[in-house]
Amino acid sequence: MIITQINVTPVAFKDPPLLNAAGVHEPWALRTIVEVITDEGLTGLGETYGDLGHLTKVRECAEVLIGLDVHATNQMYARIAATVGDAVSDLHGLTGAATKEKSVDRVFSPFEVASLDIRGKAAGVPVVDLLGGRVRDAVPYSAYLFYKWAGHPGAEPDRFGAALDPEGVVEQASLFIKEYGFTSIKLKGGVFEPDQEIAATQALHEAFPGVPLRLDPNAVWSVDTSIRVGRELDGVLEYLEDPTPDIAGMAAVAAQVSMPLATNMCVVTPEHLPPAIAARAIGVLLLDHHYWGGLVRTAHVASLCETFGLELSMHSNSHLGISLAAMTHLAAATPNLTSACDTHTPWQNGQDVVAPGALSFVDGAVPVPAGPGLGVELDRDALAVMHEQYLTCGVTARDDTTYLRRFEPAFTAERPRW
Ligand SMILES: O=C([O-])[C@@H](O)[C@@H](O)[C@H](O)[C@@H](O)C(=O)[O-]
Ligand SMILES: [Mg+2]
Repeated sequence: MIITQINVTPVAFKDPPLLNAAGVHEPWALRTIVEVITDEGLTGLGETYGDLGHLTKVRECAEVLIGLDVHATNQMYARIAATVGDAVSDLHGLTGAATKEKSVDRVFSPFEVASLDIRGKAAGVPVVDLLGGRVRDAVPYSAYLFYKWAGHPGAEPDRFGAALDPEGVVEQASLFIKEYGFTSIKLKGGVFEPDQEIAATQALHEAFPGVPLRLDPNAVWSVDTSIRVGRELDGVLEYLEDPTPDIAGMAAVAAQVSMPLATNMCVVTPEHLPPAIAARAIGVLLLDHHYWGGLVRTAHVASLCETFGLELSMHSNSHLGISLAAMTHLAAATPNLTSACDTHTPWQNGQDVVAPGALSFVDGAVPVPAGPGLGVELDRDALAVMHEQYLTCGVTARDDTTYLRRFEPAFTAERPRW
């Protein structure tokens, strides 16, 4: 199964004004869709970030993979490492330190996922079977809540409405739970004074008793503030995600609060694992195959976490259905996944590059797609529309900070802020 062609297509889709510690989401989110085609006529799909620096590397690497067998992922990785060189891409500041190694893993990921898609199709089995087989038939996801404006400035309000206080956040949770059946909730914090976010979290706890809750301020609090918030939310949070920057800061907080700390910021490449484990900085790692180097490498990280007693959940940025399918296959094959995964899917409001039908939410969980490979097919019309949107939207890299400064010129994304 020799790779004869690779298509790399950047796409843009509408995104609501979701607030976070770095700023606010722009009206368009970007992704890159990768199609790997073999001499036997099989096509595999991958999805990754759409920022221009990363897209350029993905394009360069696509050229050096022609002629490789889809089973030869070690060779694929070596060629990509040589091509990516020292480049560091995607610096939006919400997924931790950017390193050379992490850039290689990020670029490798969509090609690896596409290769597994092809191998699954060739063998007539779903990707979950190539990862060791399913330990669950459906993967639970959480209601991923954001503070948000009613709509982008100058545009009509979107269907989700404003969420700028505890009532708005509870209303948003009710909508997501009604529409998707989620049984866990995550609130993206780091936007308002910590006391306001404590109040919103407590309001969620009262409105949805017994539903596991997380709060994620993206490392915008000092160690002292994190300890204070952690103590006030004792018995309320399932875990507190990235309250403060760095492994040392997280370790100082972890020693003083009752709930586990989770991260997708201070442990983001293999080299971060030994110091974080030694310092007891985290209790939960949020996996993300987009930057841990594809599905197989991420599964290896999951095994390591089992060895060292770390619990697992899954991180998400704005994404489309190829990513949701890949995340679902991986999570379905991960025995030690302990919490519902994050997903931005509801915020995409039905926009997708995959044909409808293969992916659905049942009681807050996505059943593993039934077909061979990833089990999703590209909707070529939708791809063409979203590619056209990419060409005309004027966004070439995610920059939540600059976008927020257009409306709040004094905003700074400094850390820690409180
Ligand atoms: O989409 C966002 O605004 C999120 O804040 C995202 O960028 C983060 O990477 C992520 O969801 C997180 O858990 O930190
Ligand atoms: Mg996070």
